[in-house]
Amino acid sequence: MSMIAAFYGGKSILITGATGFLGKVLMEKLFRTSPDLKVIYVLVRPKQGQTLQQRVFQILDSKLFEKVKEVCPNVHEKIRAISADLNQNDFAISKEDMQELLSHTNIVFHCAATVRFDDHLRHAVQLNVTATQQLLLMASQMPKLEAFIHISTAFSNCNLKHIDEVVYPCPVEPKKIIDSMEWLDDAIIDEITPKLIGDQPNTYTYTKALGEVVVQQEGGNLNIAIIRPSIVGATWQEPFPGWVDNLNGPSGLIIAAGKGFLRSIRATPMAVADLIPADTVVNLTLAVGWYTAVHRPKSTLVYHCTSGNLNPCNWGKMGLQVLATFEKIPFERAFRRPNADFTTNNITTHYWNAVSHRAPAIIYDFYLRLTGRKPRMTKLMNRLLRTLSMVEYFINRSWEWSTYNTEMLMSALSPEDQRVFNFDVRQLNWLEYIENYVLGVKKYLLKEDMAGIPEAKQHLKRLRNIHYLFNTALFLIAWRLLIARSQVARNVWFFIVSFCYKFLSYFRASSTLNA
Ligand SMILES: CCCCCCCCCCCCCCCCCCCCCCCC(=O)SCCNC(=O)CCNC(=O)[C@H](O)C(C)(C)COP(=O)(O)OP(=O)(O)OC[C@H]1O[C@@H](n2cnc3c(N)ncnc32)[C@H](O)[C@@H]1OP(=O)(O)O
Ligand SMILES: NC(=O)C1=CN([C@@H]2O[C@H](COP(=O)(O)OP(=O)(O)OC[C@H]3O[C@@H](n4cnc5c(N)ncnc54)[C@H](OP(=O)(O)O)[C@@H]3O)[C@@H](O)[C@H]2O)C=CC1
Repeated sequence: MSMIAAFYGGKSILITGATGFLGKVLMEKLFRTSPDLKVIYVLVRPKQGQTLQQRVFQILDSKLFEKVKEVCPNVHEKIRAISADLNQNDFAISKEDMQELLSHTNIVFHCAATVRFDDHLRHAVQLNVTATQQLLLMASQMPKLEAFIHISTAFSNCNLKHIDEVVYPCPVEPKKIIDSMEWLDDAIIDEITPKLIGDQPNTYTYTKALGEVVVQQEGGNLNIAIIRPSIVGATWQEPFPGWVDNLNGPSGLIIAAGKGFLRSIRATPMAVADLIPADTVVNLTLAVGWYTAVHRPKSTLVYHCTSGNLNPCNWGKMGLQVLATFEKIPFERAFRRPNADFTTNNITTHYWNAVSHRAPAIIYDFYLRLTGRKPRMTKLMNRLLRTLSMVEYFINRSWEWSTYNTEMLMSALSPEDQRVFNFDVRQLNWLEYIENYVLGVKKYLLKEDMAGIPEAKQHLKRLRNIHYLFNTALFLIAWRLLIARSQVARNVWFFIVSFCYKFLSYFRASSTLNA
């Protein structure tokens, strides 16, 4: 019997960010392993013309929850969507809902965040810092609360090379930052943002670091833990391999490479690709929730959920495996044949961006215009180049994250819990994982059918022929122009032609003699 699964039985659990990538996998695992839990409260904002209920039911009716329905047929009754916007005061939660949350909640999992690297500092502070502060205030008024689990990121201190499982102080106190956001206007915030974030790469990592300090400073007597996942990728095993539903992290770039848009990427092949599967993060999170509530550690423990120090994989190996998988499982209607490569310096990056990214986009848009259609490739390419520039920081460096607390927790679990809530990345086979990841991107993100693979392969063959034809034509035109202008080129050309002629004549004569 799993002690962790039993622990969540009968519990009322509050999840923020439940509609996000990690939140969905967390809910799924909770329902599947503890179908006797009392209720999961999810703080949701209405979106895209859907009511809260519609948003939540759409998630429950998705493929991800197929197994849940078998073990927990009344899952729809066990989830309670609470209208909330974390950007608003008191999250704009109604009085009745607030009362219910405060009086019943046993465990809080705080996953909501803005994960955009380029978010305006005001918005990133509001969601990643102020909302965390407000949630802690709410938690302090929950008499039945047993644990508060805060999801941060392993990159919250990525300005350091070696990162321990501790909360690092920020140069400017979070309270001062929160206060200043109230009276500074957007233009001034824009101006001071680079100074404030200092050696952090973006407002995301900066505000996640501030969020951790808030958790530590304002956690009071609560049982709190912080989890720091690295780059969260598709699921490894549960509920099935390769599940992914958004473009963050590597997923969007895998699509861009598979569709042939992404041809070159500035990355250090030997740098550690610290990916961590979403189900591994969720297993650790649930184990931490149990440990924090039952063992009540004296201080706030930080858990690194990373792969680099236990089972490292580098970007070179990952990239090659992604490309190898495209051979077996190509994406449909590719723009060009997948053939991406890494560049390691600015000059080659600029060169390949011009030749392999911008030029084909301009040519294709010209063709679209000629055929009376709306040009769109240049816009798409600009967006891709912007994304590449945002992720470059993370794929050209390696970090060392210590994992003492995570390893301590692993050894504190029973063998059954180690199996059911497995977060031991040493068991992960990267090549298999990456292949499943690419397959998952195709199935769950692109919604492509496996039956279309033969046609996709045919399409790639056609693209290869077009590529050869295009290159030959380009060569002939260039050569023709050269011959017209240079006597040396003309001499070389006549030499080659007469050599070929002589060779053919000799070949024909010798084959006539032999006959
Ligand atoms: C030797 C052989 C080599 C072969 C190479 C083979 C290639 C293999 C590919 C694998 C490469 C792997 C590289 C991985 C890099 C991963 C690094 C990630 C590092 C994370 C560190 C921190 C981890 C975390 O803690 S947080 C989670 C990560 N957060 C994110 O990933 C968010 C990043 N996204 C953003 O910040 C923004 O979306 C931004 C700035 C990238 C783009 O903003 P913009 O305003 O331009 O667009 P959006 O409004 O967001 O979207 C508009 C539009 O674009 C679509 N879109 C969004 N993101 C992506 C994307 N990443 N790729 C493609 N498309 C994307 C989005 O859906 C919208 O589409 P619409 O149709 O317009 O709705
Ligand atoms: N993905 C990754 O690679 C990594 C993620 N993390 C951390 O994990 C956590 C979850 O990330 P992930 O699931 O990937 O992120 P997603 O972007 O997929 O999900 C973010 C969630 O936050 C919710 N949210 C955002 N703004 C608001 C708001 N104003 N009010 C209410 N809810 C809001 C979103 O709701 P809605 O659906 O309405 O937009 C969504 O449910 C974050 O804390 C992130 O920092 C850490 C390391 C890596």
